[in-house]
Amino acid sequence: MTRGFYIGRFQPFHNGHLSMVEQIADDVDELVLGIGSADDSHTTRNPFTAGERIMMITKSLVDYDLVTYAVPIEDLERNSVWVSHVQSMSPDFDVAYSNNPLVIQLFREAGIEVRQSPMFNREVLEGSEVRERMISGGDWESLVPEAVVEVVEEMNGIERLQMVSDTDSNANED
Ligand SMILES: Nc1ncnc2c1ncn2[C@@H]1O[C@H](COP(=O)(O)OP(=O)(O)OP(=O)(O)O)[C@@H](O)[C@H]1O
Ligand SMILES: NC(=O)c1ccc[n+]([C@@H]2O[C@H](COP(=O)(O)O)[C@@H](O)[C@H]2O)c1
Repeated sequence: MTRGFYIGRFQPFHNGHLSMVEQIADDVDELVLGIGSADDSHTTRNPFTAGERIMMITKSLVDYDLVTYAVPIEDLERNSVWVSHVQSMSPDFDVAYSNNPLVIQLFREAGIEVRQSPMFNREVLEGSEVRERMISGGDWESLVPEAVVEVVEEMNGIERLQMVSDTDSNANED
């Protein structure tokens, strides 16, 4: 039995993340999805709470033949103890998946195997692109699973993101 660990901020969970999960599913029996920066929300970079991101992921993966666990992971001031912190919050795992250079380095230094994946359609499948389209009224719905559209609508997520992005840009001008 192999259990994998895939960490991301998932702001929001998009079709690039979904493709990565589909690829990981060929390798593992179970997958932990670490919700990174779990303590952050209501900002332009991190608009959605950990609970909202858990809903997006759980509902997007409900029809997949894979046991998944979504676990919130708060950020820490010290990178040197971050892997221990992750391990303290997550079910045990055998291999970590990430394309983030710092995450890869920290896991490898701790002796944990890390596998990377290709980037899927990265020109548009990027959290910042999805959030920009949400703010500007563009087509973000085609970049995320249908379940994410429903969750964002349920929480009035577009209105929230537009409001916090206004607040963030006004603060930057002060
Ligand atoms: N299109 C994609 N294809 C494959 N992996 C991806 C893709 N987009 C993100 N990832 C990977 O998924 C993990 C989590 O990514 P993250 O939640 O930061 O999304 P992001 O799209 O990079 O968002 P942001 O633009 O907000 O930083 C990272 O390892 C990232 O490299
Ligand atoms: N010291 C720390 O708290 C620390 C170190 C490395 C990664 N992380 C987190 O791991 C997540 C990595 O996800 P992304 O690949 O989506 O950036 C982020 O939430 C990031 O903040 C935190």
